[in-house]
Amino acid sequence: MYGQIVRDGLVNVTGIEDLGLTSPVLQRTSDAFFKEISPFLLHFGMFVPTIIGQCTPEQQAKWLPLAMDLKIIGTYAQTELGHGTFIRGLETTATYDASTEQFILKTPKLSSYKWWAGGLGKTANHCIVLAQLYTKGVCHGPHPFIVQIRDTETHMPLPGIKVGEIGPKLGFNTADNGFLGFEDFRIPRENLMMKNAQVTKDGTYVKVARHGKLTYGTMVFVRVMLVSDMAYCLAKAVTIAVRYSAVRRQSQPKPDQPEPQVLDYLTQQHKLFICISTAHAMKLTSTWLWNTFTGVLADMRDGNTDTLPELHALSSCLKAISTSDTSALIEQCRFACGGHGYMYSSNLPALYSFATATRTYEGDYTVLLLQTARFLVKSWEQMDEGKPLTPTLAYLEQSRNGSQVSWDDSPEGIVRGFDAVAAGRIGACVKSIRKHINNGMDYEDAWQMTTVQLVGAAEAHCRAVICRVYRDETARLTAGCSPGVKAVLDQLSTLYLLYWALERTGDLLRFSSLSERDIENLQARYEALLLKIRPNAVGLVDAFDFRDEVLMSTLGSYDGRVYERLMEEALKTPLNREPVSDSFHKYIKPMMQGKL
Ligand SMILES: CCCCCCC/C=C/C(=O)SCCNC(=O)CCNC(=O)[C@H](O)C(C)(C)COP(=O)(O)OP(=O)(O)OC[C@H]1O[C@@H](n2cnc3c(N)ncnc32)[C@H](O)[C@@H]1OP(=O)(O)O
Ligand SMILES: Cc1cc2nc3c(=O)[nH]c(=O)nc-3n(C[C@H](O)[C@H](O)[C@H](O)COP(=O)(O)OP(=O)(O)OC[C@H]3O[C@@H](n4cnc5c(N)ncnc54)[C@H](O)[C@@H]3O)c2cc1C
Repeated sequence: MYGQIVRDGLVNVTGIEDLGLTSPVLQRTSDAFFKEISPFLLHFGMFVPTIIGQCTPEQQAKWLPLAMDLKIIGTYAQTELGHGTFIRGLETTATYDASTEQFILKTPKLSSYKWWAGGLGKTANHCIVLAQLYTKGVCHGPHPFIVQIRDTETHMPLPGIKVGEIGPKLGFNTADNGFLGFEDFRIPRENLMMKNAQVTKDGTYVKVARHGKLTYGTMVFVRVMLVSDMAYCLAKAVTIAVRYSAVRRQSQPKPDQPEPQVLDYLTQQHKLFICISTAHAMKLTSTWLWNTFTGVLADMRDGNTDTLPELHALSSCLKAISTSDTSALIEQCRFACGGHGYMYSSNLPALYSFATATRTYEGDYTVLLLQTARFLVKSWEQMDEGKPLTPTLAYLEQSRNGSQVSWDDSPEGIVRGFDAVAAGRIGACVKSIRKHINNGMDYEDAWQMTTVQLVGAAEAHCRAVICRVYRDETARLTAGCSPGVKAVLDQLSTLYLLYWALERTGDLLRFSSLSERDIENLQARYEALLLKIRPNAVGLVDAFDFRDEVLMSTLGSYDGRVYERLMEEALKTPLNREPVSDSFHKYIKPMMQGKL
């Protein structure tokens, strides 16, 4: 039963549905079961996918059944105390000893200790370790190895293994993130995950993969999955905040009239309706990204890795923007719930601490946007050389002549406006890099001096992609819907465009013919749209269809018994078990009597 819930709850996150282990009905039941982050998150989220992505069929046949049946519990230990972002800088070594056909794992310094892996502290008995592979005296860079770290009977760390928990964090406190060190710890040669690179018995290194970065495949997979995870988290947060805002009444804008629901305030609608539409935008974009991802996997199975760079660029920026937008918007949902939003029992603090971690893990926000920017600048240069553009950069072609794009305030026109902003910002980066080089800088320094603009350009590209996908997919998916449903979903996608157009007026003034008058029109349309969405707001969040057990919120339950639930939870707190706590007699009373 327990294993079944773990699997059903997490299989959806791992995207390994094709193993036939889940049904949509069971999506994320683990949230109701575990309440907090599961120590098994990394097992199904990264350990199993890495076995699938990095092992040969023979290795999969050995490890996958053990992992799927929870006969072994694994995690993914890549990050070290000294390095997380710069994977090539990892210090843990795996040196091949041909005489015993074993790798010897070593963490030579304190900074080489593995740090952060979820479930590593107390739960896992196996883990995937990224280590610099040495054979015949040559370093071949970071490679993944499967390593048993604890005895499966006693759970004691094996000799040569130093493992423990890293301590309290802002969130993720039930994930037992751990540290791990190796003292000349030996593993069989076959524990190198050999799909992309192999070491033969005599120690010869054989590169199998056609692309140098396929070892990073699990990270690409998880970045793709995180986009839909963010849609899910934001949908939860906004369900809580909208339902609460329909219950909460405050202030008296008009004399002699009852206090309105706070949801009737335009500023509240401004805070919340963008969260509803962003959840939809991210869900649709994540499905589109997943289809792109599986398309690239199919290309690679046919030996073609040409589409991988675009996928890496897309998954990097969408991971960065979806996690960043989600954490900011969940915080906005908390603000929208006033003081009660700060209560742990609202579940908004836990949702926030989860989302804000995702902005850092699996590739830091800035670092990933700079990866996308690398691809954008390269594409611009290829366009200058007359080479074809990849599908998501087709918009560059239209704006290459440098003439200003004329502003068109239809939804499709606004999408083109975002394309123009992205193209303009990428072009400005290329110009800046070239200017620095012409002034005598080398390429790396010229790049470094442009990185603030490059991050902005990657964000603009990502926003343009989201706007286009959201608009196109809404039109496609609602084609057969009733006029009512179609109209409401169209309102939500239009809201997203208007909101971001108003957020980016500076860029639109710079890269299109947008005028002051156009901005006034956008603002008026945006405000009118908030009022149109208001009557459907509660219905829209109910349509996300979260069970109370999954939402786990005193403020967001379906029945709206907010104050009753807050009091019920308050009465459960251990401090309310006795009318007078021991500390009164021990410390407060003596202090009042001047005895302390
Ligand atoms: C849903 C399940 C939830 C599970 C919970 C997860 C909990 C958390 C787990 C973790 O955090 S695990 C650790 C994750 N760590 C990271 O994400 C580290 C981030 N760093 C990197 O990804 C890379 O090191 C880097 C920043 C991309 C840089 O790598 P490197 O220095 O080796 O490359 P560059 O010299 O910058 O680029 C060279 C070349 O390679 C291309 N490239 C880089 N990465 C990839 C990739 N993944 N796939 C394809 N291509 C890649 C890059 O674009 C460059 O291309 P060119 O420009 O030279 O063509
Ligand atoms: C909750 C949580 C769970 C995690 N779980 C795991 C796990 O299970 N397994 C695992 O292996 N790891 C895990 N990690 C580690 C995580 O992947 C790394 O923390 C993350 O990749 C960021 O790397 P870093 O900590 O080295 O940050 P750093 O790279 O040191 O970042 C510090 C600052 O430097 C900036 N910076 C770094 N490089 C550049 C650059 N080239 N250009 C510009 N700015 C730069 C960053 O933007 C950031 O502002 C987890 C982390 C967290 C918070």
